[in-house]
Amino acid sequence: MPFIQELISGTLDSEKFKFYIAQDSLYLEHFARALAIIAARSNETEQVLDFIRFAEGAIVVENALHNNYFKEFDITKNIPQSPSCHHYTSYLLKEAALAQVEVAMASVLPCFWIYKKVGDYIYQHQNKKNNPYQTWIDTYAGKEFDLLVNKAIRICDEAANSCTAVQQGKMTAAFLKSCQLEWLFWDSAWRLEQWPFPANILIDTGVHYR
Ligand SMILES: Cc1ncc(C[n+]2csc(CCO)c2C)c(N)n1
Repeated sequence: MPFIQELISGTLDSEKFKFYIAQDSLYLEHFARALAIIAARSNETEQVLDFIRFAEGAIVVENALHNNYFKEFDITKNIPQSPSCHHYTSYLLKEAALAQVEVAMASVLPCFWIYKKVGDYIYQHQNKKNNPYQTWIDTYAGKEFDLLVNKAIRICDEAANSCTAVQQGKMTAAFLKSCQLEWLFWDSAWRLEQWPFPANILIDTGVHYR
């Protein structure tokens, strides 16, 4: 995707990067809650612990974004979620709350796996010294992240083993839906996506967790 290519070359318009970081911070806030709901609904104690740790990880990443980028790039706080961010987080929270827990686990797996794949791709293809986005690039390249992603994949494989073919089909569908929404998330930052309302419609409802 052009967003990824320009992140690698360091030529990405800083407005697009700022848009991505601001929306990702909102995404992570909701993603952590979806993970915590899955933890609460898990049947195995080990899985409860793993999803609590994943939720903690999402909050830690969110804090790191805040501390590293909000100041450095002068990113505005308290902006509303973009349509794609709103759609993705609402989907994950719906799955976490209402779907069979194994299906909910499959719905969050692309969040881990795609960042591992994209992170590795970026790391291997980087060709620029003093890339302004280097700190972000390094976030998803380490061994620790590798272990976390492998654990998320293993949990889903184990969960799938206890499911019927119909349930496995639902897991696959949820996985693919989130893959599409990951794509949409990058694309929406590239497009600096806005709500298509006229200016007289109030788009920020002012409802935020923090
Ligand atoms: C849109 C979007 N999708 C996935 C991630 C990746 N991610 C965020 S926190 C975390 C680990 C949770 O313990 C992972 C894999 C992201 N940053 N933004």
